[in-house]
Amino acid sequence: MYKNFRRLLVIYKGARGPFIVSQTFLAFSVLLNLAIVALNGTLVNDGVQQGNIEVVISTAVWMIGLTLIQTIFALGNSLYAVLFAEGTANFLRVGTYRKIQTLSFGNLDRFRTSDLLVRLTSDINNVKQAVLYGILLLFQAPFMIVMAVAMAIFLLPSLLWLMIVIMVVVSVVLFFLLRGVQQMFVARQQALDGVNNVLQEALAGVRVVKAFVRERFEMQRFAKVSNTWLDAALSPAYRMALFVPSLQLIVYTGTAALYYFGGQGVFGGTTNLGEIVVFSNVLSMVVGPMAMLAFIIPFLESGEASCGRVFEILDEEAEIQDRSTAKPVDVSNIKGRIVFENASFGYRDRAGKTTGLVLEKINLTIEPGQTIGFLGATGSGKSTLVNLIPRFYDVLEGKVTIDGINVCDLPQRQLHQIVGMALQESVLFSGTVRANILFSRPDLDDDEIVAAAQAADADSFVSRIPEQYDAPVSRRGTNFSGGQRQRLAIARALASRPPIVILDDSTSALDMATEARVQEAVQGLMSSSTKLYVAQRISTVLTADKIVLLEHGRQVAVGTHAELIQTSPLYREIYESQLGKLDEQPERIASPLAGQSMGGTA
Ligand SMILES: Nc1ncnc2c1ncn2[C@@H]1O[C@H](COP(=O)(O)OP(=O)(O)OP(=O)(O)O)[C@@H](O)[C@H]1O
Repeated sequence: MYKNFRRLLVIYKGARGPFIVSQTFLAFSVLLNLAIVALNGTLVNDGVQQGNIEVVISTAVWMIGLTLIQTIFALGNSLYAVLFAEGTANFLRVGTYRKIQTLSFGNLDRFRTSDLLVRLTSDINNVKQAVLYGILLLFQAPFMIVMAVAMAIFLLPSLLWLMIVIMVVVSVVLFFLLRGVQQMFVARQQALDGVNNVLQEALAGVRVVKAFVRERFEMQRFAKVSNTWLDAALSPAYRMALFVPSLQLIVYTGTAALYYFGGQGVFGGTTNLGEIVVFSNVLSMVVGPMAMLAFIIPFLESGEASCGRVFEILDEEAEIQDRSTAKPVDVSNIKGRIVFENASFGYRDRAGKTTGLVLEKINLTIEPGQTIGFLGATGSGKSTLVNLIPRFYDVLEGKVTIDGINVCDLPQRQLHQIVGMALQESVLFSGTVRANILFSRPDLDDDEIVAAAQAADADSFVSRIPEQYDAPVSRRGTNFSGGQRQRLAIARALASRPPIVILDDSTSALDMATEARVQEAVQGLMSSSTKLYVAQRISTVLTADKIVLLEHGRQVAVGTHAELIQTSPLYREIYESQLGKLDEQPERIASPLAGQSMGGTA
C-alpha cells in the first residue's frame, strides 16, 4: 500500500527531520487536547455543581494555560508539516528536472512537453498536498480515536455502546460517500492533462491559429476539454460537499441521544453531569478524526497516483549513456574525419519498439576539412543521418566513427565539443545576444564572439542594434526575424570552433545571396573543420566537395555537383525543379555559382 510514498520517504532523507519533529509536536498536542477535555469534568462536577468559584477559576486557568501550550505544539506541527511537504515537492521538482536534462532525444520523443509540464507542476502539487494532509492528519486521527475510546471506557462504560453505534454509523456513511471517489480524482487528473495538452499546443501555435483564422475552432476545442475537466472536478466536489453536513447530523443526533440516556443515569444517580459533558466532547473527538481520515484518503490516493507518474520520469533510463569503455581524447587533436559504416537506424515508438528503418546501410567517408551537402526530399532522413554523429541517437546496426573512434566510445561531453551543431529549429534563449552565442563556451572573449557572428553574417545586424551584443533576446528569440535567429544559431555553433560543424537546414530562411555570404565566411573561419550542410535548397550545397543524395533513408548518389548532374537523374530532377532547365543554361553544369566557393579540399 502506498508504495510510491514509502519509496519517496526512503529516497528523500532530508524529510526525516521535519517529519519526526512534526509528529512529536502532534503527539503532545493531542495529549494536551485530551487533558483539556478531561478538565471539563472537574469544572462541571467540582466547580459549577458545587458552587465552588475557586475550583471554577483554577480549572479555567489550567484550561487556558494548557490551550496556549497546545496551540504552540499545534503550530509547530503545522510549520514542520509545511516544511516537510514543501521540501518534498522541491526535492521531486529539482530531481525530475535534473533527470529530464539527462534524457536523450529518444527519451524526449516519447514524453510530450505538456506531459512533462503536468508532471513537474500539477502532479508534484498533488504529492505535496497529500504529504501535507497526511502528515497533519493521518497519524493524528488514529491516535485521537484510540485515546478518546479509552477515555470513554474509563469514564462512562455504560454508554460505550452509544459511542460504538455512532462510530458504526459514521463508518457506513463515510463508506458510501467515499465509494468511487479515488477514481474520480484520477479522472480529474487525466482531464487536467487534456486541458494542458490543448493549452500548450494552442498557445505555442497561437500565431498559426490566427493566420489561419482558426480562433473559433480552437476556442471550441478548449471549451470541450475544459468542460470535461469541470465535470471531472465537480463529481468528487459534490461528494465532498456532503461530508460536513452528514457528519454534523450524526454528531448532533448522537449528542441528543447521549443527553437522553445520560440524563436518565444522572436522575438515577449512576452518573453525573460532568461525565456527560466530557463524554460529549469525547464523542466529537472520535467523529472528527474519523472524518479527517476519510477526507484525506482521496488526497492520498491522488497523491500516490501522481507520485507514480513522477517516478516514471525518475526511473527513465537515458537511451544514450557513456560506455564504461569510453576514453577521453584530446579534442584539439581531432581532425574531423567521419565514417559511416553500414549504419542503419530506426526510431522507437512510445512503447520503446523500433518502428522501421529510417536509414539503411549508409556507407560514407568524409575527410577532415571537407564540405559535405546532404540533399533529399523532405523526410528522406537527412537530419536523422547527421544526428547520429553527435550521438543524439545510436545506430541500430553498423557504426559511425570520428578519426577512427566509434562515437559510442567517446565521452558525450567531449563528443559535443567536437561536433558543433545548428539545429533545424533555431531556438534562442531569453537573455542577451552575447549569452546566446556563448551558450556552449562561456569563456570565449569578445573577439571570438564577433568572429563567430561575422562568419554567420549576424554581426551585420547585431552591430546596428544600440545595445549590440548586449541586446536583449526574448523567450525563444521572438524579437528577431527567422533569418536572424538562424544566423545567431549558426554563430552559436561556430563560436567554439569545433572540428566538425553541422548546419541542419540552418540557412533555409536566408536569401541566396546572404546564404552564399555565410558559406564563404564559414569557410574562411572554419577552413580546417569538417562542415556538413543539410539542405532542402539545392543552392545550399552546389559548391560542396561532396553532395550526398538521400531517398527514403537510402544513400542513392554521392559526388560533386558536376558528377551528379551527369550520373544521377534524381539529382538532375531536383536541380531543374529548383533552378530551371539545364538545357537552357549548359554553362551551369560545371560551375553553378561561378565565383562562389565553399569547398575546402575538393
Ligand atoms: N523523433 C522522431 N520520431 C519518429 N520518427 C521521426 C522522428 N524524426 C523524424 N522521424 C521520421 O524519420 C524520417 C526522416 O526524418 P528526417 O527528419 O531525418 O528527414 P529530413 O530528410 O531531415 O526531412 P526534412 O528535410 O523535412 O527535415 C521521417 O519519416 C520522419 O517522419
